[in-house]
Amino acid sequence: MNPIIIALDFQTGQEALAFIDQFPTSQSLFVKVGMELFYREDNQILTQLKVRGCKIFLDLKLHDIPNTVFQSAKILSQLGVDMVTIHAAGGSKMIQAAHDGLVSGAGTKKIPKLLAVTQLTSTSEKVLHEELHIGLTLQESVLSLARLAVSNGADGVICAAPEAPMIHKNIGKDFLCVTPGIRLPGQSHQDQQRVVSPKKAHIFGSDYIVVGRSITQASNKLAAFKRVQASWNE
Ligand SMILES: O=C(O)c1cc(=O)[nH]c(=O)n1[C@@H]1O[C@H](COP(=O)(O)O)[C@@H](O)[C@H]1O
Repeated sequence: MNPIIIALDFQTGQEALAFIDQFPTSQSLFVKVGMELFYREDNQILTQLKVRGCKIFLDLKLHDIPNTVFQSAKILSQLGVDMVTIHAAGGSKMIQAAHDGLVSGAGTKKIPKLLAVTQLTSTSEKVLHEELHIGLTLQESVLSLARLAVSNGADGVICAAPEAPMIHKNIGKDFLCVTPGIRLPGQSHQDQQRVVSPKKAHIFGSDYIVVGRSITQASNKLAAFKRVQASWNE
């Protein structure tokens, strides 16, 4: 299994596809299309990526009232993507609505995996306490949101890799921990707070790592991807 999901955080489809086309056609890529690319390019970018054999994580982080999330998830389910995201903080009814929407929209298609964002990897404990006024530790908050997610039909969570062992232990090994906040040793953390290397994420038991700028902003992007792979396999 390929555990590396490349975040295609490009401003245009042209840039994203030029990036993909640098990889050998034999390389099966798993890519993430986020708001930046999707808002610009709409569904046609998904078609172009599928033509190139990519698996797709469509990361639109739904967070709204249950009815709106249900109707939106129904549509997402028809796009032929492998994973979608919601914010767990939307609560039990919203998570359940996302799940039900995906099931109801899929028809005979494969239902995308539903991942719930716990606490963003750009959030520190200080921000959690002083800005969001959450009185739990980061670990407690992440675990509590992960429990809410699993109880309401999510297949996994987005969290930081150091939180994966606690989630797998308390919820189960099959519950997916997809972890952004990945940097190669020595790289700037930029806006990320809870950061580890691909190697550490593997040791923590991440099921997938999400890697953006370490690859997409590198001068040699293919070499950067290989460095991430090598670190994971170390
Ligand atoms: O849902 C996500 O993918 C996500 C959740 C999170 O907590 N932190 C996070 O960084 N992400 C995404 O993961 C990617 C990380 O990008 P880099 O920091 O450039 O590697 C971005 O596309 C973010 O939108």
